[in-house]
Amino acid sequence: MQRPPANTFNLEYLHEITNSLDEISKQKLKGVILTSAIPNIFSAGLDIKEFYKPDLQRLENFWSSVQDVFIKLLDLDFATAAAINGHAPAAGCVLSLSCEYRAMVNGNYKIGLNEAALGIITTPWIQAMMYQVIPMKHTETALTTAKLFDVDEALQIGLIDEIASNKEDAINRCKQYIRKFDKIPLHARALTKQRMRQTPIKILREQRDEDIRMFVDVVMNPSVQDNLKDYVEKLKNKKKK
Ligand SMILES: CCCCC/C=C\C/C=C\C/C=C/C(=O)SCCNC(=O)CCNC(=O)[C@H](O)C(C)(C)COP(=O)(O)OP(=O)(O)OC[C@H]1O[C@@H](n2cnc3c(N)ncnc32)[C@H](O)[C@@H]1OP(=O)(O)O
Repeated sequence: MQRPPANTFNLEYLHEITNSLDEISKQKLKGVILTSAIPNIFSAGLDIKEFYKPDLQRLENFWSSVQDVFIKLLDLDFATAAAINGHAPAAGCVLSLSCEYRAMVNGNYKIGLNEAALGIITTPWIQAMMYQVIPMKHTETALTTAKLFDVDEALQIGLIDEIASNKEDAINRCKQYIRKFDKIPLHARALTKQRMRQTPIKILREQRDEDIRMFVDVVMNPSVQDNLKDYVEKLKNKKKK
């Protein structure tokens, strides 16, 4: 990913990712590694500008595009791994959860689902993605407290699989993970993976319209917009301090 300054997902970038995923799906790949070309930030999640004082039509398109990306990612036949070379809050974390394996570079980085701190909530399919990786009890506490884990905590709780010394090491560990499937028939691997992930995939496929409606309702709530205003200000003012 290379969308400076923070690899945030806006509508156009989501379309680019969808097109790339469509393109790679046609190829006979062994696996895919997601990583960032931006030092210290894997992805800062959804672009907050998309849902602060939004245009309604664009907001609906935006969430529908978020759904497209995650349906495609969760469903990829081949192995997926994330070399998390920096912060991965919110949708940055969700992106890594869509992969089967996560190696995170050691450093002063945070990963987790902090949506509640913005006054928004995680959708059921995102919750399912989290509790398929870490236990339900930890998921509940992490989501309700908007917990961002440091690298050691993330390993301890199972949110990441390994700690890497740098980006190259993280990518190598991802490659090693992908090589594990060299002798496994692709069809069996893909079907097993899709069955294991059927909870979020099913919610995403069967409740798309309802999910968009809930997203729009939550985002357009005046108190949520107030929270987002404060959050955007806080982000802007960080540099001035
Ligand atoms: C069932 C009901 C349905 C309801 C559904 C509702 C919602 C959906 C739920 C979940 C989906 C996911 C939601 C999200 O992803 S929301 C986004 C959350 N992201 C964050 O909170 C991260 C915010 N950013 C940071 O904390 C930091 O930037 C960082 C990642 C820790 C990096 O810190 P660093 O100091 O290295 O950089 P800066 O802070 O200076 O940032 C650089 C630059 O990027 C801009 N920026 C950062 N994050 C965002 C963002 N998410 N959106 C837009 N812009 C962002 C920041 O302002 C700086 O910009 P500048 O112009 O000043 O350079």
